[in-house]
Formats: sequence, structure tokens, C-alpha cells
Amino acid sequence: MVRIAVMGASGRMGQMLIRLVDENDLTSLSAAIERAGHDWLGRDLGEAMGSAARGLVVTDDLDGALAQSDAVIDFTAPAVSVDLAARAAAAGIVHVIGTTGFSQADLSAIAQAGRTGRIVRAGNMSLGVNLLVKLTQQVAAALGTEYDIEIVEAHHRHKVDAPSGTALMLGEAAAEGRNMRLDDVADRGRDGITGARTQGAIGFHAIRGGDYIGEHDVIFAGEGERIVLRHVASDRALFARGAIRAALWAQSAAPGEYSMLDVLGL
Ligand SMILES: NC(=O)C1=CN([C@@H]2O[C@H](COP(=O)(O)OP(=O)(O)OC[C@H]3O[C@@H](n4cnc5c(N)ncnc54)[C@H](OP(=O)(O)O)[C@@H]3O)[C@@H](O)[C@H]2O)C=CC1
Ligand SMILES: O=C(O)C1=N[C@H](C(=O)O)C[C@H](O)C1
Repeated sequence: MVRIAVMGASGRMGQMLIRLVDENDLTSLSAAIERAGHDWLGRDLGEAMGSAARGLVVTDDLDGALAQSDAVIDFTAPAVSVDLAARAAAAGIVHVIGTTGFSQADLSAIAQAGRTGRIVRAGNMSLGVNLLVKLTQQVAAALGTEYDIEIVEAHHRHKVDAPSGTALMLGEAAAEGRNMRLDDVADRGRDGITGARTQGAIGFHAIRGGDYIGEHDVIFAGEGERIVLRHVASDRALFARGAIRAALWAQSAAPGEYSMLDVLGL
């Protein structure tokens, strides 16, 4: 059994992960971690989640939790994941990062932790989106800049970062297909007198509202035709299953920072 700790246990993804770690024959839940001051701390996890007591108390003793685990899965917030990357590496356990919204400085700190630790990080852990990443790269390479690329994403009203991590993965793939750097061509959310579109730009647009789980369109708009690559997530279990698969895959990996493309062999 691979022992998995869940960081951010009370979150939307945290609770989904706990259910799926319980269901998986290859994994057991070693710890449920929340931030200091959280009202779940010290409570039985089962009761906190609205079901029967299970004899596991929610903790904020991070290093204690890591010491009794083989992997920690973390869908929380950038500052939490950056700190955890160094601690998981020091504890010698796998760190699966689903968190999005990182700055360049955050990403450098995570890469540094990946010199000694085993990290899998992806803005989207689903098979479908990672396939879409490969397709986006291929279509962008095939079409050239006379086709305008626009990425449109929709998420629930609670999401705090934009563009989504997935939209950025798709944008990176499109830019790579065109042998460009995304930072040089990204055009984020137009407003006002913007002037005509710059050829080669990759546009990003974010819808926020209601209970969307996550929807992404990559539009290639040419003269007389449009190609649209679309992924629609209808269940968060998709992301949790991917994260658990990553935690299992990385048990036998060498130190490094990996993506879901590595895990899925795409
Ligand atoms: N890669 C992927 O496939 C996916 C990525 N995500 C990303 O995962 C992240 C979380 O999303 P979601 O579950 O919807 O968000 P939630 O806000 O529901 O959950 C985040 C959880 O982290 C907790 N947390 C915050 N600080 C700490 C800390 N210091 N220690 C432990 N726990 C902490 C929060 O507690 P509190 O509420 O008390 O602050 C909360 O329980 C986002 O960045 C999102 O974009 C989401 C889905 C899929
Ligand atoms: O915040 C979310 O919910 C999601 N975040 C990820 C992202 O930023 O792309 C993945 C998924 O779309 C859900």
C-alpha cells in the first residue's frame, strides 16, 4: 500500500482525493492536513466530512504527517505548495502538486526542490486535457500564424486565479508548436480600444460563474474556417484519479520535477 497524505483536506479537491484514496486498492490515507487555525483541526476526519468516525484526526503537524507517508497530494494555494515542496523533498517523499496560479519565482523554488525531491506538477491532472495539450501543439505546428489562436476557459465562481493552469498549459503547447515563447505572444483579456489583433498572438479569456468544474476551448480561427479543440470536465474525480496515478507512478522515479505527460507516457 502506498501511504498518501492529503494537504488541504477540507477543500473541494481535498475531500474528493480522500474519497478516492480510500477507494483505491493500492493506496491508504496516512494523514489529512489543514492549516493552523482551521476548524477541522483535532476533529475526526470522517465526522468532519459528514460521515462516520474513522479514527484519523485532522492535523496541522506537517512534518509529522510527511514522516508517516510515501506521498503527499496537494491542491491548495501557491505559497503552501512552494513551502511543501522543500519539506517533502527533505522527508524523501513524493509531492504531487495540482495547485495553480504560481509566479515565476514560485516555479523556480519548486524546480529547486525537484533537484533532490520527486515532484509531479500539472495544472490539470486529467488524461483528456493532457491529450488536448499534445493535439494543440500538433495543430499549432501544422497551421501557422495565419490561424489566430484564442483560448477560452470557464470555471466556478470560487476560482481565484486566471488564466487557469490548464489554459496556460494549452497556451504553452500552442506557442511551442509555433517555436515561440508564450510570454512573447500571450494577449490576456482584451478591453477598450485594443487595436487590431497582432498576428501570432495567443489570446486568453476567462469566464467565472456558478458551478462550472472546468471547460477549455482552443480556437484556431482562419479565413473561412475555424477549428475548435474542446475539453469539458464534468466531475472533479477526474483530477483526483490523475493525482493518485501520479503519486503511484513517482514511487519508482528518480529525483526530478515531472508532468502528467511523463506519468501518462504521452
Ligand atoms: N491540477 C488540477 O487538475 C486541478 C487543480 N486545481 C487547483 O487546486 C487548487 C485548489 O482548488 P480547490 O480544491 O477548488 O480549492 P479549495 O479552496 O476548495 O481548497 C483549498 C484547500 O487548501 C487549504 N489550505 C489553504 N492553506 C493551507 C495550508 N497552509 N495548509 C493546509 N491546507 C491549506 C484550504 O483551507 P481554507 O479553505 O481554510 O483556506 C482549502 O481547504 C487551486 O489552485 C485549483 O486551481 C483544482 C482542480 C484540478
Ligand atoms: O480551480 C479549479 O477548479 C480547476 N483548476 C485547474 C486549472 O486552473 O486549470 C484545473 C481544472 O480546470 C479545475
